[in-house]
Amino acid sequence: MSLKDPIPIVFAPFVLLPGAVLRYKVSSTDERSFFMDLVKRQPAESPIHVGLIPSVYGSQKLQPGNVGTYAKLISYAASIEKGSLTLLLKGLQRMIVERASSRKPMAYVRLHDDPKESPELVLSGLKSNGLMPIISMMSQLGIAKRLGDPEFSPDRIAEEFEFTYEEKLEILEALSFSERLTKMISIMEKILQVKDKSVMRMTVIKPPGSSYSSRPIKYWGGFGPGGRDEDPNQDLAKKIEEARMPPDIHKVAINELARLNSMLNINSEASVQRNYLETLVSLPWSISSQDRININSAKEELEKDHYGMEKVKRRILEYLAVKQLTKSQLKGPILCFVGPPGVGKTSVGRSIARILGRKFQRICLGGVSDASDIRGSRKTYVGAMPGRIIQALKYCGTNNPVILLDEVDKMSDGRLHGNPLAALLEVLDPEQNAQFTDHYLGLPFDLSQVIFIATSNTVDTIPVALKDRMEILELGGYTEEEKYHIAKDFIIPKSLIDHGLEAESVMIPEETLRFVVSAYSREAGVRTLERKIAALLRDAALKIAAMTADGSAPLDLLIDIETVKAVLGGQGYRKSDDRQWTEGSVPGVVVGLAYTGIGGDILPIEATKITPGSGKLILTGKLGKVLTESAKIAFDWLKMALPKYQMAHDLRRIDVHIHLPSGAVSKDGPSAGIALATSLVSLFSGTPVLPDLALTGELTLQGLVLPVGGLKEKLTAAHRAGINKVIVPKKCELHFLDVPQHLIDALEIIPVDHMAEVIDFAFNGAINEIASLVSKL
Ligand SMILES: Nc1ncnc2c1ncn2[C@@H]1O[C@H](COP(=O)(O)OP(=O)(O)OP(=O)(O)O)[C@@H](O)[C@H]1O
Repeated sequence: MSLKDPIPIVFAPFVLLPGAVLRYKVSSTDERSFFMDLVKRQPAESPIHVGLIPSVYGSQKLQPGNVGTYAKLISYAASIEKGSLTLLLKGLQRMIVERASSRKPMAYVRLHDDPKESPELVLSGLKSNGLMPIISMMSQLGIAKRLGDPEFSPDRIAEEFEFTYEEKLEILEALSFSERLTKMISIMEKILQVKDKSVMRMTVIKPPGSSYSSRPIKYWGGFGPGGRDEDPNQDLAKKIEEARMPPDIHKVAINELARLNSMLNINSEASVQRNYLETLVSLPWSISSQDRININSAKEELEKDHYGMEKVKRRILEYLAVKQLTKSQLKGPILCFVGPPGVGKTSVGRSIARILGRKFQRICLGGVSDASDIRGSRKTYVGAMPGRIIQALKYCGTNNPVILLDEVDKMSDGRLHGNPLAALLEVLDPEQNAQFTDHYLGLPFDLSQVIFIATSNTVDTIPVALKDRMEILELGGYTEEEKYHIAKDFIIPKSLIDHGLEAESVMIPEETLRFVVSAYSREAGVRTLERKIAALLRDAALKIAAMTADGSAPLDLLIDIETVKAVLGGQGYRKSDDRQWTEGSVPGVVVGLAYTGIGGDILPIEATKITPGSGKLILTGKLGKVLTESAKIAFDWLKMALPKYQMAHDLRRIDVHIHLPSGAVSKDGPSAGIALATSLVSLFSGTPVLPDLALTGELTLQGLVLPVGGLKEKLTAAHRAGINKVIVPKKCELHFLDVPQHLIDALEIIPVDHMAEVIDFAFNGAINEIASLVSKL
């Protein structure tokens, strides 16, 4: 059948037989622009056909009678950066050039239809022609029986046995089936004469100086042992065997590999499938590290890594001891370290892994809002990936690492894309996690040997369902004294090594270090301190390097307070900043104590009266709901208390404004209750509170003082701010166990049960006298 219109002709340095699919990279600029032009001009929905005329050594002139392949462009990939164009072509039919078109390179062609010939007839013809020996050879190779296969064709055999360019050309140019078969058989005969059959020719033609490079891809999906020697999936088959998968998983992997083999290698589905199999084989299905627990050396290691944290260290040792005795049989509780940033939660987790000789992985859950982050997304989705748990296992290469789930409290509830919390609960549930099924894998992976440890900044924000499964261990913020020791014994030695400095070459006197701690580290943890020390040592390294640049012997370098100020600047926090709140000279001003996720801080409160008013309570300073309620409680308590303290005021004619400075910082929580009430008493009595006093405690309407959290952090913050008297709820007694002795020694701590005791102490017993004076006015 002659085609009406001329078709574009490509002189190809290879033979594409009908039925074969071939990818080749066009590297000449002319060819590239020719194809790009073609693609651009063709309407999107209509297929692009080209005529391929094999031409390696010959001229590139079109002659009537040239035999070529009518082919379809299946797809192409252009890389703009690399300037490359890769085409995927499928041979459809033989074609014969009728004449060249005036437009170049185009030609009028005739498509060649094979006359119908029955393979059986051809075979019997071959037999009678005395080709029996070849037929028997072919039958040994399993080819002869395919003669009866309707799919059989010499074109296939040519591809399958990787005929050379010339051999394929012979096959292409043989226009009748029997001619083709005869050619094929004689070529096969030559091939089979090669003694070692495994040295089957693999030559893919690479013509000298050609602008093409080509690589056969896969022919007629699934047919025969085609492309054995270049099988890109062979490595996968090997990896599957080496992956030590459980039998069930192994079976699935083999099936999935068969699916991959049946796909055209270039299509995107195949690459998805390949990635999937790569993930399967890279997982540590049965690779575990050997635990080595020795409680005595574990204790030493814990001491070596961290200062203080006595309770946590003890609990970790107990945990390890149980693990040692039960040989991992016991499904231990999941430990959850709770504390402000930089107090060593992550580094304690790392120590546990090191002590056990296990791998360590950290997964940050902050901001995770999608269940697929935990459990993966189905592999059929675009960009599908396994979840973070499976990725962590893949990364560390063992199935029993210590996995630290960081910031479990910061997972969002993810109503939009499935609840990540539910997925996490499944991961942590010892009843279920031996069969944890990641959606991407679609297969169960045993997580029961993994040690999970969680961290969170505060207890309250951990979802209840999660809290139920974990044992909470609190790591409080550090006092200045503790920070000093951590800096001296842990941070500085580590940082010296990091900066290539000898311990002896840098002198940091105690006075300097204490100054750095008190002036530049206001946080609960030690991360900023670590950074500041690093800055000082960088500066020292520079000075020492300059001193020794001319070969002179290094001198010892002293880092004194002046150096610190010069290097770290005047930005440090100074105690005097807080004096304005703590000196106790203004009625209505008191200091509360706050505890946030990042540690303790003082919470100044100022109250003032506005006249004329209408009995309103005005609150400013970005207060949260609970804190607002506390202020209302304090105000209402005051209304009841006024007569009792003989402070006669007509509240209907004034407004009261309470402000908590640092107005841009959100504040919340019930623990400012007694401080708020005290500021109102101070305001209405006109009496300032004692200097250097701070208060913390929740207030009820009846004036009872209820316990509050974060005592250690609050006392630390108070001490840092130069406060020396702190009123606290008596019911906090248990919390005192966590407060370091040096703080208890340094502060006067006044435990109270009732607001009356607060007033008695805060105003040094003066309130009644003054109040009565006021009332007499
Ligand atoms: N008690 C301690 N003794 C020695 N070093 C400590 C101690 N506490 C913290 N560090 C050091 O402080 C740095 C910060 O600790 P880490 O990263 O473990 O904090 P974190 O509590 O996990 O913080 P985040 O919640 O922000 O992740 C680490 O280098 C750690 O070694």
